[in-house]
Amino acid sequence: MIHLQDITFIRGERTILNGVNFHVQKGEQWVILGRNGSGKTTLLEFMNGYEFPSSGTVDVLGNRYGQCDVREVRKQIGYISQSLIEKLTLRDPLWEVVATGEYAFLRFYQEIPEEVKAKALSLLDEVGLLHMAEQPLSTLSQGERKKAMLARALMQDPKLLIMDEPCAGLDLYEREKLLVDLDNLRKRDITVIYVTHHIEEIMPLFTHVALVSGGRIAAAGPKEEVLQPSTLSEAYELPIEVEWQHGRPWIRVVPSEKGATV
Ligand SMILES: Nc1ncnc2c1ncn2[C@@H]1O[C@H](COP(=O)(O)OP(=O)(O)OP(=O)(O)O)[C@@H](O)[C@H]1O
Repeated sequence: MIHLQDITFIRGERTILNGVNFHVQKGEQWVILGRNGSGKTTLLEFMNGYEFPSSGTVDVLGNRYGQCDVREVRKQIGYISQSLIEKLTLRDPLWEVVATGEYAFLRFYQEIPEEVKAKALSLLDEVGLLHMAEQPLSTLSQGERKKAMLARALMQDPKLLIMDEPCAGLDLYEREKLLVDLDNLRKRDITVIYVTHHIEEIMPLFTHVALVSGGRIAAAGPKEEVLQPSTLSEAYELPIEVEWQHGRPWIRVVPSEKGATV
């Protein structure tokens, strides 16, 4: 589904990524972890064709970027990021914002076909927001906006769903509700790539984890193998414990003898 091969990404004097190989096969659902500035969003931008590596190749859904029409590939990719939410028009009714996802437009300037509206309403129902369909986007809470983005991304029946910290800024309740919706994606034939800072967001849906550190993929593979305390402790430079409960990993930083955590 996705093949990033021998990727380097150099900006100015800085080598941000160096020798990155990342492969996603059909049926795998990936989480990408890594410290601030490690290059996670940059990897997502490569997958969407919004950014290009300094060297190396990017193949997505059988298309090599640089030798295909990226816009055509993007029609098969749902992308949920904060920057997208900021681009949408806050005064538009929710159902219309969701419906625009059908064509990957930010806004409609013509009449929306009835079947497109019906699909938007059905997806809003799926994420529990049907009762808000006529409300302007501006009146929704942050959590509701994230759910709306999920519904919008699903309008195109994407093969790939790429999410950049969708739970950022959500309270515990909103986060858990969104995570349940995400976990329900297993009912669809869709591959998910999910960037987060919070290991407990790794729902049972996810099968694999990649850890970006020092400009490389420090570890990648089945989640139980990568989420080892020793691997995480090295990447985050902290003594870390991991406990699995209810199919999810929970992380704890082990306090040092003096009571400090670092
Ligand atoms: N186009 C660019 N020009 C210059 N520097 C860039 C560019 N794109 C990314 N960077 C730099 O590359 C580094 C990695 O950025 P990226 O946003 O991918 O990190 P991240 O792992 O997603 O970080 P965070 O967890 O803080 O969101 C950052 O230091 C960023 O400033």
